[in-house]
Amino acid sequence: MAVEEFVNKTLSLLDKEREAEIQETQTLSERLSAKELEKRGVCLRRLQLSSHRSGLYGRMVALFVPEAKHRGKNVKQELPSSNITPGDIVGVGLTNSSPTDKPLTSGIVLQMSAFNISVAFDESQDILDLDDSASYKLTKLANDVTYRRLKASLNDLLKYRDGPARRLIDSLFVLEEVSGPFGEFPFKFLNEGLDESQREAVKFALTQREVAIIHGPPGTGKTTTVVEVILQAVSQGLKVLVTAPSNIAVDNLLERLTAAHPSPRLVRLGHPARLMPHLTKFSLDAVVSAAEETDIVRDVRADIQKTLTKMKKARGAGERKSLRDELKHLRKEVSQREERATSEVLSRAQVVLSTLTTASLDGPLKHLKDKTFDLVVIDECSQALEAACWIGLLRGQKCVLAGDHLQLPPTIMSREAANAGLELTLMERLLATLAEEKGQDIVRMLTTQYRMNQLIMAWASQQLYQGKLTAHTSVATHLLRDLEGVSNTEETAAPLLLIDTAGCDLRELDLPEEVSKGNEGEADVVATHVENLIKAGVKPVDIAVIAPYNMQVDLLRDRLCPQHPGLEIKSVDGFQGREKEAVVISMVRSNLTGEVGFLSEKRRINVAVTRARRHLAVVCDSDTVCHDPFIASLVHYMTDHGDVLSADRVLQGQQQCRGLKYS
Ligand SMILES: Nc1ncnc2c1ncn2[C@@H]1O[C@H](COP(=O)(O)OP(=O)(O)OP(=O)(O)O)[C@@H](O)[C@H]1O
Repeated sequence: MAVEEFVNKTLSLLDKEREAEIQETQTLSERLSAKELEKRGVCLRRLQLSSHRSGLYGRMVALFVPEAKHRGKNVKQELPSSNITPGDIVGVGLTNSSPTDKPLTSGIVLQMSAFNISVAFDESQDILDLDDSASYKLTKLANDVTYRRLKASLNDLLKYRDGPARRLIDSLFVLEEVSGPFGEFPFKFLNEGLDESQREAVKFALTQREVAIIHGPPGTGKTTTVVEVILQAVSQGLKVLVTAPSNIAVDNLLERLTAAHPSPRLVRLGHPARLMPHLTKFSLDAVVSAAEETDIVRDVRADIQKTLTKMKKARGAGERKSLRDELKHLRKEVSQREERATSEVLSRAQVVLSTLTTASLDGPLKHLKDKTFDLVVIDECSQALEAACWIGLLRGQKCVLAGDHLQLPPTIMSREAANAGLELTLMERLLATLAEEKGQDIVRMLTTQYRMNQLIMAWASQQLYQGKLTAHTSVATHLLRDLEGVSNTEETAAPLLLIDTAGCDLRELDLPEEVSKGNEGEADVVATHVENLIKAGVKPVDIAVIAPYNMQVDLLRDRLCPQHPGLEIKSVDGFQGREKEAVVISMVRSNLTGEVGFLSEKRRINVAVTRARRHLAVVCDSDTVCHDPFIASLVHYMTDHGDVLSADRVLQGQQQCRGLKYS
């Protein structure tokens, strides 16, 4: 596909996606009262400003608590539960203001406890304009920065002429053939424990000239391999940009790179509030404030703090104005010194880590002199929009893309945009065009997995990975009963257990199509099985319960969470990239028409099944779910290779009934 065609199509699909998101969030917040929004978890009302401090590398941080009049004397009042989390952008407004009023200011949530919420503001003035005695609300805002950056990078791609990324662009749009590898390297692996497929992937990635894809099926050590690629590149003197679509994936790589010996000179871009707390010391802000003329800046910051305090007490308008001017001057001085230091830190770094969107040139990379890297790594590439990948790719001459296109794709709200092509990731596109159509050698797959018992692995391997996966000996036969403190029972000795509700009259709730789905009877069966595992000594934190519908998640939480707070019950999207010793999947659907709904998405089932290390239990109505051929293959596989129980038996006190076969 030509660049122009791709850019134009993607720009229009992004508009559709943006519209869908605005429909969902912004119009919601304009139409609903703050009270309604609070109920939906996107607003906190009746807060007061408890304190503010200069922190987080020059920003102002304000602490909000529930209003005094809503607290009893000396009683700490809890905040209502909400979906607001650190890293979210929140608007600050008066509690009584109308939903259509613009917020007074906005900031980024730094921390949340049960009793307070702290918000970081870039402009200290914003906090000074807030009043200690007023009643405030914080409302989660739709974030349009990502869209602006995606569009800007697509336009940059369209305008790109002759620069370091030219060959990369031509190769990835199939305008030029990918060059062959540039010879053998006398590799000495830094991590000597790498297996054969990992070593091959590292060599391949380092010797390709434009693009290498590392295909990492579940548990195959993709991150371990990518870390070796980065460290080897650094030891060859290359400057590397390491990116991923999410902060958590970038932090994961950062953690592993900082544990390496010797660790490269690295810096992490991104707002410190969005980083894992123990990693903020690697953030650009932290490195800059340690690197520059620290003492001078510290003195200027102390002056800023003093001026702020004076401003609080100032009465006359004249005094306030002169203090404001002074503050402006002091902040300018800090920012000029910091800009110089930023440029210095970025040019010295061997590895710069960033989410894809923060690698945009309106972010800190604008301070890097030639704005170019020798190598751009995109981890979890199969979860990123292609447009986002181009933000990183335009900064490099060569790329290594790692991911698994057979796990979940990026979340897209507009079905229309997703179906029209927005869901097609760069990794999938390159595998289809360069690898399959043109037969170019651009991919290496990792084939030894370090997570699943081989019986859990084999179904996914056969169905999706051409039967190429093998289980490492350290995990091939491991079972729950081998864990310390776990006794040997029928459940803990079984790597695969199918609990069938067929014929047990445990039907899904009869609800209109657009409403979420639930199944009370199946929830009871799942709860009984989970209780059995816990009674046998399996720790609740080692168990995941996965259900495809929010309503079922709620039904299961009601039954299990009060007694077992460590237990995680979520939709499959919440478990991507993670693993648990035991996984129990509740398939929910049980109806006479054989409808399976969005269970039929292969990648979703793949992710759910491959989270399990030692035990996989699937609870389903085989009569219904086997209407889908892919799920039928799972049910048949589990019937042939695992234990099968009827749901009635589980509910009655669990007499194992082996050998129940399906036609
Ligand atoms: N060569 C190896 N030898 C022994 N253990 C390994 C090896 N490679 C990876 N592992 C182990 O396998 C586990 C998964 O590794 P890693 O985090 O690199 O995988 P991943 O593929 O990124 O995971 P995910 O499937 O979640 O994307 C880790 O516990 C890691 O220590």
